[in-house]
Amino acid sequence: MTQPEFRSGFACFVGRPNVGKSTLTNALVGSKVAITSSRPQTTRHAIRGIVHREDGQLILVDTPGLHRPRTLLGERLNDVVRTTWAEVDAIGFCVPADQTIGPGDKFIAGELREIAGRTPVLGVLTKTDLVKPEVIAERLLALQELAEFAEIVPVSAAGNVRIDLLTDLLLAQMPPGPPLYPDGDLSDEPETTMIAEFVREAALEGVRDELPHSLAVVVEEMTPGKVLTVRAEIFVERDSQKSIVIGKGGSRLKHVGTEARRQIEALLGEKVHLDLFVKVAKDWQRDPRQLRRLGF
Ligand SMILES: Nc1nc2c(ncn2[C@@H]2O[C@H](COP(=O)(O)OP(=O)(O)OP(=O)(O)O)[C@@H](O)[C@H]2O)c(=O)[nH]1
Repeated sequence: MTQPEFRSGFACFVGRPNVGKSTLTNALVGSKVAITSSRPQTTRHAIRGIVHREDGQLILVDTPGLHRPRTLLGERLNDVVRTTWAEVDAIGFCVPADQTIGPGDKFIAGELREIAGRTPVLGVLTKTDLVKPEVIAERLLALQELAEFAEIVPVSAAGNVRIDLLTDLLLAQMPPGPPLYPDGDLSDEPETTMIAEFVREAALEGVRDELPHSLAVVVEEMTPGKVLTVRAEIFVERDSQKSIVIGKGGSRLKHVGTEARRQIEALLGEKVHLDLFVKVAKDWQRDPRQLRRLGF
């Protein structure tokens, strides 16, 4: 028997905010690399998760949600999405099983149609654990109507249902070739970017009345010592947002620090002292200089 040819390449998941793209990436990779949150549009960096298998390597690029741009940051995010689409070998278009297909899905499907000739698109029905089998069947039919998909697959990241099948189907679309990354790499994001994302995720948790886009985090310094000291700055746009992040008597910021530190320690495998500072950078989303400084 001949060995199946080794395949390697890039794939990304696209879909409306909150449809479960980050969770799916984590499920495929089997480790927490992308940032999940119950709030929409929290994934800003193209964080890659890498699936290593005997028969191939799949590099997952996690894109931010495509949306109608209202600010300069919004436009840049959409550019990032389109650039990513042009660079991958396959795209997983995600729609959630617990919702009917809506205008948002149709908008993205329309955008995808333009590249569908060159890049295969898989239809992925997510969160199937939330609905009955007959609803899954109904949604699959509706999804089929939406575009020309190379494959359609219903999955549940939460229930680990058909995650392996999805990996198989994505791998099948990859070109034959050797591994692109050394074995064991989960993400090629620099550690500081992941640390900044952990802080950002913790700082966003439970903040109801503010947009996630108003918050950015920069890791200023990492000083080795008896324990590693990490100094990070949380940027907000207005004084009112600063008080929200800090909380009464600093209580909220303290909680944010504890949460983020736990994740950073898990990532680095060592004890960490985390110093957080909250700063106001007025209207940073609209200012190209500030955007560059904050890593956009
Ligand atoms: N029940 C269930 N919930 C899920 C599943 N996958 C994701 N979720 C939940 O759906 C919400 C959104 O998931 P994310 O993975 O952050 O969604 P996303 O599409 O990456 O969102 P953005 O980064 O905002 O574009 C989170 O609260 C997840 O816990 C699933 O398979 N089953």
